[in-house]
Amino acid sequence: MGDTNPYLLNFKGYNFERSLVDVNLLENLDDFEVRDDDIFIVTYPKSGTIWTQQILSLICFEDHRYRTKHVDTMDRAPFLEYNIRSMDFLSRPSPRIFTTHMPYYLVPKGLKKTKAKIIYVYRNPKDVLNSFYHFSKVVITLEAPQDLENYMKAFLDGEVVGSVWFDHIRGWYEHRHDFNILFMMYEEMKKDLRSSVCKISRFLEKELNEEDIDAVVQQATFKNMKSDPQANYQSILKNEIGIRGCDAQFLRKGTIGDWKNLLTMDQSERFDRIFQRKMKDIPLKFIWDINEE
Ligand SMILES: Nc1ncnc2c1ncn2[C@@H]1O[C@H](COP(=O)(O)OS(=O)(=O)O)[C@@H](OP(=O)(O)O)[C@H]1O
Repeated sequence: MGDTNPYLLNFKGYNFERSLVDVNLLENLDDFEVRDDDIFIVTYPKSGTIWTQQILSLICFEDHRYRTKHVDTMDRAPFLEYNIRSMDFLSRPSPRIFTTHMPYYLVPKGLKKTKAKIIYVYRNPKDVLNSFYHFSKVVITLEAPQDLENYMKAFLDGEVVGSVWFDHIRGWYEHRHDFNILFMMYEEMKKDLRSSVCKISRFLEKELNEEDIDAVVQQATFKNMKSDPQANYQSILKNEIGIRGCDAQFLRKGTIGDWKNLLTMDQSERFDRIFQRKMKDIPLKFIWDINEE
């Protein structure tokens, strides 16, 4: 691909969103100081990132949970590599939440030496592809897909932000013992949000009572996030990132199996063959359909 792609910036073999990435930060990541009580959300794009940002903000900050202080979710859990609001990370009070799409080998080295916690959220890759395809059509910082066939090829070849989905999840899974990491599945969060919230808060060692859990769950549902300007990033998308057309949204459908409305039978079967080959030795569970257990 060379380094001439106007949308992708390749740094050490991984594709970042060129117009938003903080290259200075990338070059100094090894020295980035990680604190023991930092929390990192790690995802491949379109896997439930802003959802997890909202869940963690609600769990960790009482004033977010009970809405006594207005802070955008994005500022509670800012992206490390896409620091679009030029936040001073060093002066942020603990506990800091960071969000990243980076592969295991690019995150700050300090993440291995500290007790900092990582929550890795993964989603079935056909729904990731579907979500990414729709999002790429409407966001100006991403290359608009010509058609689905071309986009599926680009996705499978890793010529998208985040590079190859299979490499991202494999890398994090195979190196899981180097980190203090919890794997969460988007589909399980969708099917049982309450249990997922409890699982995350236990991992974070944050004691929540029943009323707190209710408040977290209620404000992390798709419906409520979609209508909550603090959580839906609608204004960020429109005013700080930039959109094509008027139907751009982070919270599009938020369901399981919407890929069936996009992929043809042939495309789906091709995808399955690649998935089976590339994931055969990764024992993570995947859910492809809303009715599947
Ligand atoms: N609360 C809640 N419940 C269920 N699903 C949710 C929720 N919040 C976000 N989403 C869905 O997550 C998809 C966006 O993924 P990301 O947030 O990872 O996108 S990004 O990488 O940060 O651009 C995108 O998926 P699609 O609707 O399939 O496009 C969002 O709708």
